[in-house]
Amino acid sequence: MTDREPRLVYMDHAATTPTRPEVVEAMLPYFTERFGNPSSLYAVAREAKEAVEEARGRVAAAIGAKPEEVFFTSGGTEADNWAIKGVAAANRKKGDHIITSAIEHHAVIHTCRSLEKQGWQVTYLPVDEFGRVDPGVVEEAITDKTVLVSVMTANNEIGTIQPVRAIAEIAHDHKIPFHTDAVQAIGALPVNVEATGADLLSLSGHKFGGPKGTGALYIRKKTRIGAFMDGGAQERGRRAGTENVPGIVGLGRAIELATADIEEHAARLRAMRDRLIRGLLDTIPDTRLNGHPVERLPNNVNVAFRYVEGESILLSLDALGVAASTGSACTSASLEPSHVLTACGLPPEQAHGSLRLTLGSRNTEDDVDYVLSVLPGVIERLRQMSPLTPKRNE
Ligand SMILES: Cc1ncc(COP(=O)(O)O)c(C=O)c1O
Repeated sequence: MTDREPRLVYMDHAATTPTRPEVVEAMLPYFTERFGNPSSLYAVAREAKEAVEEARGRVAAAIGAKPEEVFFTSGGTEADNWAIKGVAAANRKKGDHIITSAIEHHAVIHTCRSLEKQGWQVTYLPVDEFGRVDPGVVEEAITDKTVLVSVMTANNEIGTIQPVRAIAEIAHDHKIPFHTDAVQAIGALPVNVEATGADLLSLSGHKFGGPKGTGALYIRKKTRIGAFMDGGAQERGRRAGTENVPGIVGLGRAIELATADIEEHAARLRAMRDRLIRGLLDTIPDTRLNGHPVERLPNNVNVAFRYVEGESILLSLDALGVAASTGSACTSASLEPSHVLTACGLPPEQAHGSLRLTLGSRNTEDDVDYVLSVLPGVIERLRQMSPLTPKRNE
């Protein structure tokens, strides 16, 4: 054990991040004195409208887009739903086939499943043992009925980064739009819609120091896509509803801050990530790294410990002041093994024994030391109690 003061070591930044104080400060006036509805025609409303447009410019600048190609949403889930259902609806006459990967977030997978119930055909591309999609497999899956290819930039559970540029090029060779869920990538990697060739890109504020319930969908000009919400003329008639002005302001400020020092920030997290991975693999037997060893988010550690249950690791870590996750936050309440880990070929019992630690700007080397000092003891104790552990001399 350790003599350090008890305090929270938060290592679940893929689930959510604390809102940065500068972001909260930027948002506050838009709840109170600048409370106007951006659609109204007087000064207090104009201030709100200008703030929304300024935030749009900030989001656009962060991803290399034009401001008129950025549409605010209630988060990553809505952006994913809109991209997929919107393109499907606008292209129904052209075809009825969508290509995605087997390891997408449920915001994409469940959207596709819902389209399947309406008669759409969906190909869920397999991945290799590291969670990578082979662009060649995308090419093989394309038919003359394919209207969209959607592959995430980086995975929320295992951190694997996809070859999105190569995938986008293949889609474009066949005149098919390419969507990427970049929810986990923004603030961790440089993301640029021109460099990747994305026609649609989803992002979410709370993953990079912004408020929850905020996000955006980038839509390249001339992409055929239906409106998401019917009603007023907000977001150029494509996403009706009075804008969440404070949230949008916060999103704009957060993306500006998160992308300003991205290389430096990523290098710092990468060093801590690698120390954690090495430390865990070196000190705990029967352990393997999930996800790609190199093509991986700078803040993601995901390790499978044999003979133990992820939930028991989490409870033990919680008692020691460490907040972590077994898989994605959305599935951690479910008893099903992670669809991401099983798609990578992990047997269900090993998928169940996986732990995800995701770092953020407030984590320190001291936090890494602490986790490395407590986790081997936790795993050893759980293995002693586990009926799955092979008995010595057997
Ligand atoms: C890859 C990915 N896509 C989409 C989402 C959903 O984003 P939001 O929480 O903003 O709805 C998440 C959140 O966990 C995610 O990790």
